[in-house]
Order: sequence, then structure tokens, then C-alpha cells
Amino acid sequence: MAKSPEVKLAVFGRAGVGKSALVVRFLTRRFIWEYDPTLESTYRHQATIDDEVVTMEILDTAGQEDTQQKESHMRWGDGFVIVYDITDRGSFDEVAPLRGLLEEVKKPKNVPLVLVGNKADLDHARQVGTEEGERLAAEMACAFYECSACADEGGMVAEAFHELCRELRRRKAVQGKARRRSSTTHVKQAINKMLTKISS
Ligand SMILES: Nc1nc2c(ncn2[C@@H]2O[C@H](COP(=O)(O)OP(=O)(O)OP(=O)(O)O)[C@@H](O)[C@H]2O)c(=O)[nH]1
Repeated sequence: MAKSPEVKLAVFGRAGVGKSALVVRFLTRRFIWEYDPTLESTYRHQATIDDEVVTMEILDTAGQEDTQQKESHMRWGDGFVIVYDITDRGSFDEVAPLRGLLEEVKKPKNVPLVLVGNKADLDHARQVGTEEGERLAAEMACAFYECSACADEGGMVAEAFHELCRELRRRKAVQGKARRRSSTTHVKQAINKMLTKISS
């Protein structure tokens, strides 16, 4: 049986936006109220996404980590979830700098990314409009999900992680095609060189 693709996903965002709660909701479909804010944790998880089994390693970073730790976690990851809290404009303002750091650390540009606006259950305390999240996601050319780790009726949390895995799969397919195209070109060039030698 073909080995399932393995992807490393890292979750970033300001302290308190709900990174741990989102990861636990995705892994266990449960919501747990309190976590150790200084704790970074890595989890392994398998999911079937569009009939393909995908093995994920998910890194739930601690919001308080310094830039050096962020950079090392960014080097580790293949795909990224950036989370903000819809009731905390400061956490939304931190998304663009986080993405900028990602682009600096991971060359080439346009890193596989999903933007999540969490705590949608707290609409009465909302500070960031849905359309602002949609606009920022369009600027970053990534998928956008407003959800709630606390009340995840529609399974949007899982959908956000699955869509990131789909994006990684799409990138891999494009890279594979490019590699095949370039190796075919090299073979053609070698054959032409050989035929030129024989005919001369
Ligand atoms: N109402 C509501 N509260 C949430 C939601 N997600 C997380 N919380 C609460 O927000 C607080 C922070 O959640 P965490 O998951 O610890 O946030 P974090 O981003 O991991 O925080 P750090 O570990 O400090 O980076 C906790 O009190 C959670 O119970 C949500 O969707 N709705």
C-alpha cells in the first residue's frame, strides 16, 4: 500500500487566539477550556482527505515564543495556519507581520497557508469583520475560515486543516509535473546530442 504523504503543519497566532483549542478540536472533536499558554506541542494525526490518507504532524506553537523560535518552527513546517481572534483586533493586526516573516524564512514566496478567524461564537464582542478577514486572505492568496473551536457546528475547523493539506497536495503535483517536464527535456537534449554526433 502506498505510504501516505506526510505533512508538517504549524499553527501560529498571537497568545490567546485559540491555537491550542483549535488543534484539540481538530484532533478530538472536543473543546477544552484551558491550556498551558507557554506550552508548544506536536501531535501526529491521520485523516482521509478526498479518499487519500494523509499523515500530519501538527505543531501548536506558544503565542509567547520569540522570533528565533518562530523562525525555527517556520523552517520545520510545510504548511501553516495563522489564527486571529475576531474579538481581538491586535491579533488580526499581527497576521500580516507573521506572514511577512514566513515569506522571509521560507523561500520561494507564496507559502502554503490558511487564515483562520477564531471565536466566531463571540459575535457580540466582535472587533474584526468577516469581510476584513476575507480581504486579507485574498491579499495573501490563501483560504479563509471563520470558526469557533468552542462551538464548531459546521466542522469548519477540520475543513481549514484539510484545505491546507489539499493545497500542499496541489503544490506537490505541480512540482512533480515540473520535474518530469525538465527531465524529459534533458533526455530529449541528450538524444539530440547523440544523434548529432552519429550524423557528423
Ligand atoms: N468563546 C471561545 N473561547 C475560545 C475559543 N477558542 C479558545 N477559546 C478560549 O480562549 C483562551 C485561549 O485559548 P488557547 O487555545 O489557550 O489559545 P492559544 O492561542 O493556544 O494561546 P497561547 O497558548 O497562549 O498561545 C482559552 O480560555 C480558551 O478557552 C472559541 O472558539 N470561543
